Amino acid sequence: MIKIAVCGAAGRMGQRIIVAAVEAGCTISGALERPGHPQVGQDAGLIAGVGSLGVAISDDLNKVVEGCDVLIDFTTPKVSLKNLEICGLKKKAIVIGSTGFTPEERALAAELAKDIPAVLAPNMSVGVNVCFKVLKDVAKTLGDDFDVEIVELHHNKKKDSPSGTAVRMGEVVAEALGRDYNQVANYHREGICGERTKEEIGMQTVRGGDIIGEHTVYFIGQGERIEISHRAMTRDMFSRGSVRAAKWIVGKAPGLYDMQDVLGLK
Ligand SMILES: NC(=O)C1=CN([C@@H]2O[C@H](COP(=O)(O)OP(=O)(O)OC[C@H]3O[C@@H](n4cnc5c(N)ncnc54)[C@H](OP(=O)(O)O)[C@@H]3O)[C@@H](O)[C@H]2O)C=CC1
Ligand SMILES: O=C(O)C1=N[C@H](C(=O)O)C[C@H](O)C1
Repeated sequence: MIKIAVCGAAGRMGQRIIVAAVEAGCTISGALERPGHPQVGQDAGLIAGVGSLGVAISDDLNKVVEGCDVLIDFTTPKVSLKNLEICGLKKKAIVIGSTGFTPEERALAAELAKDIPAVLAPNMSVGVNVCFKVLKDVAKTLGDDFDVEIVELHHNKKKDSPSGTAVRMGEVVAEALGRDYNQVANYHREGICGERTKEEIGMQTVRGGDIIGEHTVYFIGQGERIEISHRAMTRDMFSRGSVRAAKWIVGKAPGLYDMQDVLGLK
């Protein structure tokens, strides 16, 4: 069985990833938090609610990476890029679920993954990845006659906006329509901002309470509208997806993969 280390082990996702890995029969070889985190030194299994695993949460990145086959990392882009660098030096696989990467940071991630197998995906659920596939077909079929707007809702602790999933949805639709997402994404409408352009893709964000994650892509035409929605009811399909990706990526050729590769949806 593969040895998994979890970075961000005391976080919302980190705890659920430990549960999913244990349920999948994997060994938790290490758990990481930043130096000074109040839960460093505590048992990762007790924090996650699966009973003692005999694995203390550590702040020693090098040591934890050395002891694992694959690192699963749900933290922030800056932390994930550092983890990619260390996994590269130690020739270990990595699965990254962090979101909020700038285009430059994504390019750097691809560069750092040249020598090791890595999965980087903004959403590890099967449902969302099937939506990505469906969205491509719908956008291509409808063409330019329908206005595209994307709305996402998340909990009030989320740090990045729009969500990585909403951005990927925008990219998929833009590419299918022959547009450049970074040119056509419209994140802000206020005051007398003028009529909507045909090309733009509106990106709207709602934050509140404990919403786990909801995404809707609207294709709005004359007298009709298509809505493609995904609603997450728990975090467990993200964590199960990350463990599935971890099992899949160990032993693969170096390079940057996404969840579409893991799920065979390409
Ligand atoms: N791809 C997917 O399927 C999904 C992706 N996500 C993404 O995952 C990320 C994490 O989300 P979530 O779990 O809710 O966030 P949390 O803030 O609950 O968890 C992140 C954890 O990482 C810790 N951390 C920060 N810096 C370091 C460091 N240098 N080394 C080790 N650990 C560190 C944080 O500690 P501290 O609190 O001290 O900062 C925290 O415990 C986000 O980017 C989110 O968007 C979320 C769900 C699904
Ligand atoms: O921060 C979250 O919680 C989530 N983030 C991911 C994103 O930004 O797309 C995925 C999921 O919606 C939950």
